[in-house]
Amino acid sequence: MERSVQCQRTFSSAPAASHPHHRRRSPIGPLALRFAPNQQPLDFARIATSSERGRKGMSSNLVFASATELSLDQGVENCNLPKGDMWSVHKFGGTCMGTAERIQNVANIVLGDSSERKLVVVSAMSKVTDMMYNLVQKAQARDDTYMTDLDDVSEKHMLTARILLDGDDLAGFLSQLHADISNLKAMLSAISIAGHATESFSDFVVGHGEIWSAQMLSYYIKKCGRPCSWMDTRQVLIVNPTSTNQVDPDYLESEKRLEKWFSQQPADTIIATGFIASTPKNIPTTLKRDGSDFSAAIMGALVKARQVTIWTDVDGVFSADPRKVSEAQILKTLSYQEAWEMSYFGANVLHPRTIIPVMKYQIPIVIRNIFNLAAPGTMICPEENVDGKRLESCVKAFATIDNLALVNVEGTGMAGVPGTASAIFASVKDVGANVIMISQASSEHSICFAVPEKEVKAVSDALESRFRHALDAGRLSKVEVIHNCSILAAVGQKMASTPGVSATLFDALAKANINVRAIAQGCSEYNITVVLKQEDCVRALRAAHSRFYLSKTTIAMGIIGPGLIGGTLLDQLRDQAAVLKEKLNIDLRVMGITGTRTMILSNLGIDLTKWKELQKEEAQVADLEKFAQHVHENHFFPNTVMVDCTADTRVANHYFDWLCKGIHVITPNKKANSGPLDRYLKLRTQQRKSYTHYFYEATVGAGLPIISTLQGLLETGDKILSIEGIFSGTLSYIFNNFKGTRTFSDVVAEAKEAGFTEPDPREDLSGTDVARKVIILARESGLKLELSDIEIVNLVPEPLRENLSIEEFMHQLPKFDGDLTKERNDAEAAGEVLRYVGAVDVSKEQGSVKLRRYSKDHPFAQLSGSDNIIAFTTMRYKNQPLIIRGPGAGAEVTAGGVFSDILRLASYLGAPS
Ligand SMILES: NC(=O)C1=CN([C@@H]2O[C@H](COP(=O)(O)OP(=O)(O)OC[C@H]3O[C@@H](n4cnc5c(N)ncnc54)[C@H](O)[C@@H]3O)[C@@H](O)[C@H]2O)C=CC1
Ligand SMILES: N[C@@H](CC=O)C(=O)O
Ligand code: NA
Repeated sequence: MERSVQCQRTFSSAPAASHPHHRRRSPIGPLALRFAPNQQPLDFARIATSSERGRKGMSSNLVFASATELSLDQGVENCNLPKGDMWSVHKFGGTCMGTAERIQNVANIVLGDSSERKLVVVSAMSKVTDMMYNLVQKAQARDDTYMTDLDDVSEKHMLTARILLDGDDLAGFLSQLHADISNLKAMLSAISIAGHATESFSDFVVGHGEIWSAQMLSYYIKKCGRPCSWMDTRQVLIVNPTSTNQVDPDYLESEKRLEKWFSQQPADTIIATGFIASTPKNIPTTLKRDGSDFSAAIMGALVKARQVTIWTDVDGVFSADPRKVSEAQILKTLSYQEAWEMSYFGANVLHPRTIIPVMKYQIPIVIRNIFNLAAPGTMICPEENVDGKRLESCVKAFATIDNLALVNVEGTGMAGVPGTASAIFASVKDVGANVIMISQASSEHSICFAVPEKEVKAVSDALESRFRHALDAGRLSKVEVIHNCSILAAVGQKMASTPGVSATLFDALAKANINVRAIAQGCSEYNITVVLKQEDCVRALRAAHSRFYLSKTTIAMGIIGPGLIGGTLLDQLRDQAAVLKEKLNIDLRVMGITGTRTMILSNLGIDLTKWKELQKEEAQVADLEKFAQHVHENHFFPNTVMVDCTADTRVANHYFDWLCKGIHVITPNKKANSGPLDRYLKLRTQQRKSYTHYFYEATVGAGLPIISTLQGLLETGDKILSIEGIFSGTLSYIFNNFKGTRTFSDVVAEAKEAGFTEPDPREDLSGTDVARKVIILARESGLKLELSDIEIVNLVPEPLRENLSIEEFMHQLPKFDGDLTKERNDAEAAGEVLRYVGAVDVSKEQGSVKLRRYSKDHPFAQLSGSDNIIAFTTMRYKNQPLIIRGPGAGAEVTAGGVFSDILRLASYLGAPS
């Protein structure tokens, strides 16, 4: 009597009975102990070793438990949960029970559990439940083949039992199976005659799968030398059906029946049927979807287990759907509430109702992979035992729901009018739609909510009709539907109350160029939910996940033009990638390399130690559209950058599109910034508007920090007066070396050979390359100039300007050596040198490119090699200009400049600096 009073208190009081003493006083524990007085503690040496298994014919290619490898109390140590409670509950699903061999594996795990007492809940062998449902359907449809199907079911169990069992147990099982099958035949035949099966008829038939699998496992464990009983949970587990096709356990009645069961069948290893139960009137029923997990949780609560282990075929709960996020990680712990939120948002976690029974007693649930015993699994446990206190651990996981629509009801007449929300949601309820998320700004002018896409038409029709008057009168301005939406939910303990978490989430989304349509944050503080366009959802998931979870900036890159600069960049990336990953957590993946004719693509990142070989072996026909699509969409990384290492205007013409798509662009190619002004301005506007980055440091002075210095001066409020200098590595080299008896054409050939020239050296000699740099700097300084506005001195001999290939040009150039030799000699005679200079005069809004003479002591005359020298005269650097000097062309320095733009991007995207 006293027991039942206590029992009632336990189950009817909502708050968790968390105190350990509470558990010890629970009725089942002491009772159960009383009925199993002879039990020896399990010793690991008794678990079948591999040689024993061999003897018993238990060969397996599954991962078997062994004394050393099997730790069944995974995570408990970390969790500080009170230990020593004697019951442990396991649940093995259909896959775990799929074959005789797998049932043996399950037995090994049960035998390996050192808990004093074990209650093992099993599902039917895989596919059997479906087969049983089919039988009922066929009988109802009067399709006689149910008879042969039932024979198949019987055969499957007979074959399995013959492998597992022998002697009396085998005979007993087979005779019971035979009797059950005869009963089922009679029942199915009755169903067939009636053409209808009641729910309890159907539940009775279907539940046999669990009965047979529980019997087989129990007899097998007994055969292994352990006393073991099987439990038909229909005798014990009492549930009441609810209106929503679910059931509510009657804990009080179940507990009474459990005590009775124990009094009749003392055993400390019990194999119980999952899924099935009875109503208070002893009518067979089932626990519906995920029923066996629920059975395990209820049984865990009834016996006050110290742990419930759900065995399945995955390593645990992932931080995001691993099919969408390749870097998703298994979570070590999750609080009950977090698990709840995750399963609500569609993650493959336990059904929320499975968590409720164990939550009351703070019993941890561990999800483990039966095929990978080395994986510790995920422990779902009370909040205070959850792992980690770091900021990142505030966000545990991300989940998404697709195929939603947003409904937005807007109007000034809503503010301060009680009952508007109620009227809106009453209409939604009337059409039976399920509201997934609600958001209302406190201005009360609009309320928006998400419903499944398939329900939105009915919802919007209902709202239009319900609010017809308000809409006509203008009190409501619209009922708007936004189709093709998805929800991304970030789930985590207290994340919403930790400063900086939502900022980080939204920053990650913004940087991936993802627009957020609606936001909701429950005051439960366990999730922040955002609504986005469905097409952005996977990218959003990856961006958010990589920001919080990997704390690593992963960038997918497409390299266009693996020529001198592109090729050198690829080699530099190859040599530096590991260091970047280890030291700065920057993970750079080259997803594709394309030239003019061929391209290579990879899903995870090209092995840069052999990109040249791959170009020969695995190349496909180049297609820039396909290339961009592959790099941007066909992988798991949130950030994409196109690195254009060509000198091609056609490639530059794609930047705008790429920026619109959220693809960052980095380039040493001058064509976009020195092309038509309107295109350039459009590009810059788009780039500023989106959260994409466009970096082009190497377009002027190669790796020298020219662009970044100029931007720094402007951004900090300095005013540029003029920029003047030698901007061409090629022409610098030529005039630095065009001395004594050397000919002009010889030095040009040398500059080309050294990799200083443009792909076509006439770009350099004509002054166009310098003019492009002048334009780039002028536009950066705010001038609106076209290339044609720049005066240029062209050094290409007139007859060689048109209709000649690069080779022919180089071949014919020596014929014209005389012209420049004369100029150089004249300058030398006057104690001067020739220098090819570019200038931007900001106040006059002009740019120029000239061949000028400088005295030998002028700084411009002091240069060597391919040196550039650039002087900024500004309001702050007025008397003494700010001067940058150094090699301004060449493969290594230019590729290095492009590379440092890539790292700048990584740092903008969140990598540590
Ligand atoms: N060489 C240098 O010192 C510097 C070069 N740059 C710039 O770097 C860029 C590359 O120069 P280099 O590597 O010297 O030239 P390069 O001629 O060696 O390489 C260009 C590569 O791009 C490929 N290409 C051309 N059009 C293409 C297209 N539509 N699609 C795919 N691939 C295409 C070519 O086949 C070639 O492999 C140029 O824009 C140049 O102005 C900038 C600063 C310094
Ligand atoms: N051809 C260019 C390369 C850099 O832009 C030069 O010579 O400076
Ligand atoms: Na530069």
